[in-house]
Amino acid sequence: MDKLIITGNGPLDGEVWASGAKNAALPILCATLLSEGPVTIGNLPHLQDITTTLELLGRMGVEPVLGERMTIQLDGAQVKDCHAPYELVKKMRASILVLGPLLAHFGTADVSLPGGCAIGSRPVDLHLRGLEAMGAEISVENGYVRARVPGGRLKGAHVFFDTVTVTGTENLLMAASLAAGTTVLENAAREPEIVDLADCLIKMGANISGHGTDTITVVGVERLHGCEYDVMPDRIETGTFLVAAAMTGGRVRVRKTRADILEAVLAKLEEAGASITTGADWIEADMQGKRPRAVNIRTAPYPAFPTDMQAQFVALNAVAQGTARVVETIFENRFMHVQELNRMGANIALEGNTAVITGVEQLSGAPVMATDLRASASLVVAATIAQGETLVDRIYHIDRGYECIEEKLQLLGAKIRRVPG
Ligand SMILES: CC(=O)N[C@H]1[C@@H](OP(=O)(O)OP(=O)(O)OC[C@H]2O[C@@H](n3ccc(=O)[nH]c3=O)[C@H](O)[C@@H]2O)O[C@H](CO)[C@@H](O)[C@@H]1O
Ligand SMILES: C=C(OP(=O)(O)O)C(=O)O
Repeated sequence: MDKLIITGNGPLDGEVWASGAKNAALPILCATLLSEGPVTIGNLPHLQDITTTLELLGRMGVEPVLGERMTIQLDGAQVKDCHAPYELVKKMRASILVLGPLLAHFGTADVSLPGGCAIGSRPVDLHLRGLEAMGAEISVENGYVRARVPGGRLKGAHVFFDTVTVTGTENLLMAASLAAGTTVLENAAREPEIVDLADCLIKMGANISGHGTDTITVVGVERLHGCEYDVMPDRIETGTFLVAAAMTGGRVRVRKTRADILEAVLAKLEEAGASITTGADWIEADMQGKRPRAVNIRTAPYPAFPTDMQAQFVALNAVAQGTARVVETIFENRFMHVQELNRMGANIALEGNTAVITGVEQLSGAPVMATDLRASASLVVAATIAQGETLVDRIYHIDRGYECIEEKLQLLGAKIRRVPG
């Protein structure tokens, strides 16, 4: 297993670019299962999750073709096998996103249940309930979701989500695009990645309105065609580099990104003392050598503060002036970075779903374990300012979501190297 070795060396300074968003690229890749004709996708990030998805689509018969400008072409008409096996689904929960498209296009799907993961139990009951409302017959047998559509075509339905779910909204949005009649999704997620998926589906010929609000209306069409689509920039990767600037007293400009999708995060960075400037496709955080101030955080669905940035702000608070309370409301077990940060000298106490963080002046390097994607990011960023050497083990988690993490941090002046294991 690869490891990262980081020697803390003070403020990060410089420019990096944001890659395409993992959480938009994954549903968009799955949406190609709906098409009859090639969909050409650009700005795909080079990530383990993308490779896993391409392997999953390949198992179904959809062979990726490399196009110009590093694009990838996929054609849903090639599907031969509507089966998503456990050995691939277990690597990546987002594999459940093939369920809606397979059912809508082919009327059948056998998809392994993703199961729980480190950050929480993460059930998919709302995905299944929504598809049942659209006429699917679903059973769960031997760890697989076995779903069939009597008559072959899903029907439009009124779906109310009890809880705001991002991939649940995406699965239903894709399914509804090919259903007979109109579907209304209420209490839908409003994340920018949903808007990106909807925009791609619209380019494929879908009739969708209201995406980006909590009520999405989809008038089903008979078929979807190929198109060309570029994935949006990754707001979580962007936010992570900006936190790295703020934590280390440095200055980082992230290019090829968007400020409008990071409002809650930028507001918290300003509260921490960073000066934020933005342009059409860049954001800069400048801390001017100062130590950050503690900032309270409460995670919630978009447009509120994202749970995927919680761990990075716990790390920032670990070296901030003052005491902060960080409340995690989305996932029941998303504080595994706390124990590891404490091993690096942080002073963090857990009270149920709240981390109480009293900032210390200096963290110290230590061997630490990455437990999930954003926890790993928080440890890596903390290590860039810690005194001495930090060895981060199990970094396959970080490779799921951060393209070229060590190269990008090196561009900002960090002393970081990968040790193959
Ligand atoms: C690939 C992807 O886009 N992943 C993101 C997506 O995950 P994901 O879509 O899995 O997260 P959800 O939005 O579905 O989860 C929100 C909450 O709803 C619960 N729930 C969800 C579905 C369901 O059927 N039943 C149920 O109870 C979950 O356990 C969780 O407590 O949104 C999360 C919340 O912003 C992010 O952290 C993940 O990075
Ligand atoms: C939790 C995340 O991803 P996933 O839903 O793919 O596990 C994440 O991106 O932080």
